Amino acid sequence: MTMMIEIKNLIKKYGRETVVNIDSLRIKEGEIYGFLGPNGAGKSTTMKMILSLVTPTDGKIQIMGREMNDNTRVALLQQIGSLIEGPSYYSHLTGMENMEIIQVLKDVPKKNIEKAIQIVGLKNHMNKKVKNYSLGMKQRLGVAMAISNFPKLIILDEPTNGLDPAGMEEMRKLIKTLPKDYGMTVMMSSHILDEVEKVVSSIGIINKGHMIFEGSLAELKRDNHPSIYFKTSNPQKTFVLFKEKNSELREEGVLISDLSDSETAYCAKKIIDSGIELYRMEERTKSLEELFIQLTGKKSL
Ligand SMILES: Nc1ncnc2c1ncn2[C@@H]1O[C@H](COP(=O)(O)OP(=O)(O)OP(=O)(O)O)[C@@H](O)[C@H]1O
Repeated sequence: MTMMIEIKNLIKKYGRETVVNIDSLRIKEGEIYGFLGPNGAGKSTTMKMILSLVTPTDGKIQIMGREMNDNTRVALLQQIGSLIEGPSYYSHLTGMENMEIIQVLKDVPKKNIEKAIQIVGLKNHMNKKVKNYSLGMKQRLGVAMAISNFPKLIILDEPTNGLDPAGMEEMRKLIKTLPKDYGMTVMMSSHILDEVEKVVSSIGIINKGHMIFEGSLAELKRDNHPSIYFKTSNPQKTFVLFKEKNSELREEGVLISDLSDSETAYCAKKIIDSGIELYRMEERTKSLEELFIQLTGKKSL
């Protein structure tokens, strides 16, 4: 299968500091790829390198199977839409006037502009000045600008940043329609993991410039053992048995994180052998947020 984006050994250094050092990043056609990482991890810099807004120090970027270089750059960039570090618009102009400027700049037919406005749900707000738009409307206008040439690939840097829950939900719905209805591949960055979990098909997690996980959400959860809750007749005594492990005392039992099947069996046997009654064992799957903290050692916000 042709990769929409394929990155190999991409490095960006600022002075002596290496801010991006990605061995491999692969985004398949039709995916919504969540590019996750804490603040300062290197997400924006990577996206800017894909868009040729920042020059890589070293490495290869292929878009749709073609290497990005001086000969291919213009043709490839014409197939990519983007929203990086917030939308750029003229706030004293109306939404429609802004879209008309984009129509000229991108040299697209009027019907594209009308369709893009309809997709982002701003049809009834086009005669309003953008300075009077809500943040969510401004973001949606940014997406309309980015998709106005109906690119094959769209790159969105933190598209839900700063939006209220209703605005986030609208943005999520909008992003989901792009591959489904318009065949676009979406790469979106975020540090709000719960948001991403509801939208993406694959994720890449970057920390301190390095890719520390890439795959599907199911793979991420499978590779990380769940926590097991042991409900027992004597939680305090159970807790003492496992205090070396990553365990937490709960009201009626003990929660032990990161247990494989054989470790779970060992813990159950140890409880029973200690004369404690084991009432119940429950698997507690980690949320993406918990997995993220485990992998990066940081909270997402
Ligand atoms: N022009 C620059 N000169 C020097 N350092 C830079 C420059 N741009 C980015 N950096 C540094 O590179 C690192 C990665 O920044 P980047 O903006 O890519 O991270 P990010 O993951 O997008 O984080 P955020 O969500 O905070 O934007 C940071 O330490 C940042 O300070």
